[in-house]
Amino acid sequence: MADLDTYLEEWEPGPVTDTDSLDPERSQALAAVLETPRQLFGETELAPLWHWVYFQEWPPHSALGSDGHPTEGHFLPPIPDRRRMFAGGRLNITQPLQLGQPAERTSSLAQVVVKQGRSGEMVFVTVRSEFRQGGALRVVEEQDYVYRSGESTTKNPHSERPRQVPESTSEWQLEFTGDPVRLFRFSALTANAHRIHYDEPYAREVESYPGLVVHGPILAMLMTELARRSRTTGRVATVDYRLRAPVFAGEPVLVTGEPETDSARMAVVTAPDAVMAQAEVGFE
Ligand SMILES: C/C(=C\C(=O)SCCNC(=O)CCNC(=O)[C@H](O)C(C)(C)COP(=O)(O)OP(=O)(O)OC[C@H]1O[C@@H](n2cnc3c(N)ncnc32)[C@H](O)[C@@H]1OP(=O)(O)O)C(=O)O
Repeated sequence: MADLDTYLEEWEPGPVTDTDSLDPERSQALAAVLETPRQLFGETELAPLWHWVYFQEWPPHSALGSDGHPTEGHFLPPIPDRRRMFAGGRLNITQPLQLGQPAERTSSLAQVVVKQGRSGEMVFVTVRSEFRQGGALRVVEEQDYVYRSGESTTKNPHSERPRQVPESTSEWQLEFTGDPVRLFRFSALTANAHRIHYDEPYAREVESYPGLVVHGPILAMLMTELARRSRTTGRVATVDYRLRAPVFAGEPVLVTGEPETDSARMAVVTAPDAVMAQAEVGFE
């Protein structure tokens, strides 16, 4: 197979603009899935990262591939037998988006980088989105997706998985275990049809995972939500997160946080030295 660079030489997707009415009911549904305390999701303000349940794409069923992802997509890189994972991102909130008011999102390709990782060659695609209401820029986000090509070469690499919540001395802590019902409801809310999140035989037999994969956005949200509910002053202005290793349904994880002056260092761990995700949350 050719190097991934070869397939990407002429790939230059232009910007796209979408709109959404930011119906508060979708936030209420997300609050139910995350079990967010009532006082922490506003009647009027969209919480940080919660725009992930808005601006959805629903391609026709026939446009989905055997993995459940769309076969074609504006920001999907044209590499053969594409396998995708959410790898990280950054969020900057100047003013929170207002629920129930029309919003506009303009997304553009910010960066495409081919890298050599422990698991082989992969391409990181960064999409930058600007969110406006009434013409005013309120939120800027960058999302990093990692794509690999061809079949997974590592067969079931995760045989020894954690069974109990790790101990931690972190000031903020939250225990979490992904279960199939929560993953299914989150997939539905985010219009994510990828089978690794709800079809266990597919996740095990085709993608060689030891079980259902917990969505990266859930991990990013757990870290941000713990920071938000633990910090008593200031609102979240920035979030910078990286998803380091997959978490699977049934695995107990600990979400941890260490507050600093204007920020907090957050992590999702399965053991004291096993960091699955990390984030820095900045407060205004
Ligand atoms: C939604 C949705 C999908 C999902 O939710 S999928 C589930 C959530 N995502 C994950 O579980 C991903 C977990 N992360 C990984 O599996 C690995 O970290 C990853 C991203 C495959 C990379 O692993 P490697 O071990 O192969 O890579 P290295 O650690 O050796 O690093 C190689 C270079 O890549 C750079 N890099 C690594 N991670 C990131 C990242 N998150 N963002 C940006 N860059 C990254 C790393 O710095 C190295 O670069 P150098 O320049 O130093 O070589 C859905 O599909 O919608």
